[in-house]
Amino acid sequence: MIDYTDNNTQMWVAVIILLIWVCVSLCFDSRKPKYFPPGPDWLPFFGCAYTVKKLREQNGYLYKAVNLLAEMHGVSNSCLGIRIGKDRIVMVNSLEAIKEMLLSEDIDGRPKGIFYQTRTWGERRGVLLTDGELWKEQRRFLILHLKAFGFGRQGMQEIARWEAAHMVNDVMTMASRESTLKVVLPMHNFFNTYILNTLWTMMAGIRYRARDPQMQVLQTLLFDLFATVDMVGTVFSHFPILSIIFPESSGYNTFVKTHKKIWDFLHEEINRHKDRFDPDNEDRDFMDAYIRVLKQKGEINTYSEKQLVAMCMDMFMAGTETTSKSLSFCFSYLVREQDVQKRAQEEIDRVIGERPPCLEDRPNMPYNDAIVHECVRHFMGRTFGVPHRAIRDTFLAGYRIPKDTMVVSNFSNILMNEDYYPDPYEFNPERFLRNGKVSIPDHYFPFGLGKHRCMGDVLAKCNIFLFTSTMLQKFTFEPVPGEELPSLDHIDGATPSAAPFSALITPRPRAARN
Ligand code: HEM
Repeated sequence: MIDYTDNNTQMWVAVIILLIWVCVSLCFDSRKPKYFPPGPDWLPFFGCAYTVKKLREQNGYLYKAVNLLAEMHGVSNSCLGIRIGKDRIVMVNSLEAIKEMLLSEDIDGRPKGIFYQTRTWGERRGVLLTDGELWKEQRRFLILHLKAFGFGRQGMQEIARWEAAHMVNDVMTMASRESTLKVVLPMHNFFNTYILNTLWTMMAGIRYRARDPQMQVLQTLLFDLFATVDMVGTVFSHFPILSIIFPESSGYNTFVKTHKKIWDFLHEEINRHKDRFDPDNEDRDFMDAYIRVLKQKGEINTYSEKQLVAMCMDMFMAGTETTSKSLSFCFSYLVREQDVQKRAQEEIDRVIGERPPCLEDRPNMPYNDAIVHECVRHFMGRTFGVPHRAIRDTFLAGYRIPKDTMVVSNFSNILMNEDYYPDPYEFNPERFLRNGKVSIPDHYFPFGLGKHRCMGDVLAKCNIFLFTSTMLQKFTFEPVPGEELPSLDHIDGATPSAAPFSALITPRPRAARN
């Protein structure tokens, strides 16, 4: 008989119980929920992080790794189930399943956790990564009040045309300093500030110079941040313990520092607005409209100053990165594909001649309009949608999706799918033309569907159309002599961006434009 009063024996019993508990927990930890979508095996604690990492290293990009895994498990036409660290993720691959997911009320939450909340002081704030009452009330307020400053209306195109004119003027000034009147410019981040201005004029009543030093620092920080994280998170969010034990090497400190700089920048602007706020004056921008609510009613319901900062940050990120990166993909292809560029210019010259392009020209310029859809396809075709979260246990494409699973639309499997877009990696605006008119197929919805559908699609398309047509009206973009053509590879990250490239920009002679 064991003598339990013996200290030594007690210690051994405790150790054995602990070991059994650890083994059972590890066993449970590697078990998949019943009827969960197929995918690679899960190891305790790590899930299939290693398999995903290895495939990503071999193939360069996360979306390629996911597509390969889906193929290996025979689920390219439905859903792939993976787990990276603590995160259970369902990658939704087929057109039908993506539509079902985006329109499902059970899957219209946004993920919770360190990655999604550290950016807003550990709380759920903003409109991009929130759900429930807060998201509903604040999204409605944002859209309603942005409209008062032009969003989705005539004012929006006036702002975009104004920015396009500034852009042309800046390039002309640089070209005029060269004896040849030709200038070589880096293009992969060329559009950032002009695009930001189109939104910031409505949000904060401000436009920045393209070379504004503060703006350049912020844009570089943002670019680097987006290149080091993925849509589904990053090392420290999959393994949150790393943010405590290795805050530097896990990227946690950089993540916080970058966000702190963006908060400081936004706080400064909000404080300037608060100082000059006069209740008897009309609101000049969205910040004024929000501050009016805070001054008159205080921090009620979902309204707070932190929420204002978070919304501005969401717009700063979602509203500028996406459009300017679509434009950088566009110009990387226009430099490569001189025929596409010539066709676009020929249409511009024929339809509008010398006057600046406007949105009313779009129906008469199907080729230039098709360029807009084609460049957004190239951008979204290399990434995933903004992650959703199952807010209750549910089913998707016949599989069981437990509550709080992250559910992600794999846009690359539709937008870069041979069946829908033959030669998908070619830049071919004609795929959006039928009988000389723009025709959008049902399988093209790069801005999402359903309640969380992008709220900036109209602004994005307006900007891309006006920026490309204005630039092509005034300039020709060619490969830089002696340099390689812009690469077809891109920089991976939360949003993909064209690999760094430059273009030789030549003002078009007036005669050529008539
Ligand atoms: C080429 C440009 C853009 C693309 C491809 C794009 C794409 C998307 C996609 C796929 C979503 C996720 C939809 C979902 O989860 O179901 C989204 C959400 C969002 N986008 Fe965009 N977007 C673009 C430009 C913009 C702009 C210019 C703005 C700002 C005015 C913006 C603001 C937002 C916001 C706030 C959300 C979150 C919506 C919500 O959850 O309610 N986006 N976008």
